[in-house]
Amino acid sequence: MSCLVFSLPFKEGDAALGNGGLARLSACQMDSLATLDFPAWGYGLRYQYGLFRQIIVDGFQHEQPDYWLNFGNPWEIERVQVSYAVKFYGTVEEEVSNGSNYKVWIPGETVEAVAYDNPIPGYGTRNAINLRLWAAKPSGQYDLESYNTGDYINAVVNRQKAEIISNVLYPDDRSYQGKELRLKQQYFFVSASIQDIIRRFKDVHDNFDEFTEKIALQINDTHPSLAIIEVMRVLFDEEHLGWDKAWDIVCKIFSFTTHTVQPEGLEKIPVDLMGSLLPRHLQIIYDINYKFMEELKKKFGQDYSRHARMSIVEEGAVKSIRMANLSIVCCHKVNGVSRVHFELLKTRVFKDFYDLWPLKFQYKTNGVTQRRWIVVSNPSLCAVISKWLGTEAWVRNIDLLAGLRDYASDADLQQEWRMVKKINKMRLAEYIETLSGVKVSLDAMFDVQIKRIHEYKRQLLNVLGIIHRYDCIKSMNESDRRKVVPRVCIIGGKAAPGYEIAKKIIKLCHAVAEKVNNDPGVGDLLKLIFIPDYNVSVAELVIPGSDLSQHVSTAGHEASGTGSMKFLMNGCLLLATADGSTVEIIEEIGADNMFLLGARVSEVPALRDQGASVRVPLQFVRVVRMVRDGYFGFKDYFESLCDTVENGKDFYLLGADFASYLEAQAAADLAFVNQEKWTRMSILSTSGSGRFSSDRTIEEYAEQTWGIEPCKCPF
Ligand SMILES: [N-]=[N+]=N[C@]1([C@H](N)O)O[C@H](CO)[C@@H](O)[C@H](O)[C@H]1O
Repeated sequence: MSCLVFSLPFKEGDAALGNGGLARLSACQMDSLATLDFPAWGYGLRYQYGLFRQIIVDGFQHEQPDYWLNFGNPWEIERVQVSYAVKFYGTVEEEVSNGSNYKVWIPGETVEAVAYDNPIPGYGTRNAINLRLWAAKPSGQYDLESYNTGDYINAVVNRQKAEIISNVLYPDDRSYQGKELRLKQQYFFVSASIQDIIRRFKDVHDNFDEFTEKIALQINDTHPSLAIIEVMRVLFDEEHLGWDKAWDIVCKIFSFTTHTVQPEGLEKIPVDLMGSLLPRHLQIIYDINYKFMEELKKKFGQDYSRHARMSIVEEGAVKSIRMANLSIVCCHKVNGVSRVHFELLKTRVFKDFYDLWPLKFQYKTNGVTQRRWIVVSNPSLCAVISKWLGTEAWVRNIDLLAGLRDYASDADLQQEWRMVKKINKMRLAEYIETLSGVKVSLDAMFDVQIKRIHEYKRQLLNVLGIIHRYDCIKSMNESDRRKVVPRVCIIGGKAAPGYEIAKKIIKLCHAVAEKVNNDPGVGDLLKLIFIPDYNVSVAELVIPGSDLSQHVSTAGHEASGTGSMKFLMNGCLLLATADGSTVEIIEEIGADNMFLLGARVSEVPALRDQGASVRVPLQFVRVVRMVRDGYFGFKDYFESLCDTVENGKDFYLLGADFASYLEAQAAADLAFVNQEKWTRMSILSTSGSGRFSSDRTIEEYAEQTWGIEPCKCPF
């Protein structure tokens, strides 16, 4: 029985209020908005429990609550005076005012939303913007009643019932469960945020004439898309602006970013759930959908299948609201997060809508902030870059990094560049030894795959590649072994608690590591390390110390990917499929400065159609057989995992891409032994990473979607 509990060398716990790329992206974008002096606010939920802590026990993932507020949070300011009542359930009544009929929502439950402000200072500017997070508190009326009746317990229960709304982050990175509490969380922060935005606007405006000039609201995936209906409800039911005026404002202020490629990742809210929790919002959604269907009839006539596909309301076993369709119908811009993603939205995911409104659709390729991902996490690299560029201006103007290209083969820069990598590898090796007791060789290639565990991200392909490498080393004679390029394979990532296959992938990593790391015949030639509890702080330690990073999703499945951009900025070479933003990375640094593999987006559907007859190499059959036969133990436990890649069920094409994967890995080995070549590729990676700064992303949103200009703080 081994229980792996460790304390990270970091003093302050992460504010892990997100699952993966989508959330980290917003954090990077907030840093860019502030640094580029844009007038912006961010809104979200102040979860009491962040993303679960991943504890590994005997190689199995266990989840522990992340009570990150245990010692308070020095970076936030509680705004007790900024609070709003948020309503749930209840009924909708008719009311006549000034001779007109209005709907009035009589709630069945009310909770208080209290603001917690998190100032986000920009880099190299006096501007700071605000991230306002909402926490749920019982609304005053509850307690009084219970207290008066002396029913103290009931008062406490009601208090807890209210607070539970902002208690815990749902740990799923992609799929949606249609849970009531999740919908309550979404509406809670949407209602508080919209009330706050309208209150702040009305503090300086007497009417809504300038509302569309002053306000632009970007919804980050469909999770906040109820904001559209909330603005419609407030302007129509409470401000009595009339439907057309309210609708005109809504369509002018909202824009929508989708981060999903798979239709099954699109949120659908059961009508029953929406109707009971938010009865007035459901009515408004029906009204919007009715008008939209009428518009479709005018344009396409009685094309019922198109109507059924495009309707915001999905009929069927569980009548549901399609939140993506709602967002597309109501927003003036819809963007994907990479060019490949945009192509898939146009041709597959939202084809009908693109055919109807092509000008609505755009893409804003993701980016990451170099302030956190170079300056903070890799100070030694930061120093070398500033020295060779002769300025630190690149921290605010990353395109200056291109200036390093001219020195990519300069022996002095190369030497300093390798020294930086060595320093960071030493830090990482120390950390690995602390948590696993495994001593790794700094001369080995540190080959890293860190991201949420998911079948489409193909961590299993990586592990099967490691088993193949191990198997080859085992069958080598002494002289061949001397030619082997030593590898330290590092994998890290959390699996959604209910995602069994992902959890089996984590166990397989540990079972293979147990065998490989303790095999005297292999020694330092190959090590496999699973880094537990992967989060932003771990990424800041691992990325600078990485030589090679893997981004091997089945082409057409990763909307963008942002981890690759952080590795790129830190001179870590990419072994990748041509998926998501990687296609644009190839254009920026050139395919010969990375290791590409696998089927292209356009080839995947045909390969899938081949099913069991798709050609897979013998090496693949062999390594899957080794797992299935219990070579690493847990024979029965891994059976279902092996079933996902055999007998025509290999939906993510691990077998079809295995040969190309091994070729790319062999190419990486070959390049690594040529230090001058490798370092040149590493310098060209960093110097070509400018496009993938979140500064460029935000400048594009500001110009093409929001129409906002920087406004520097005057004092
Ligand atoms: N949800 N979601 N989507 C993702 C990530 N999983 O968080 O958003 C990220 C941010 O846009 C993308 O980089 C990534 O490809 C995509 O899968």
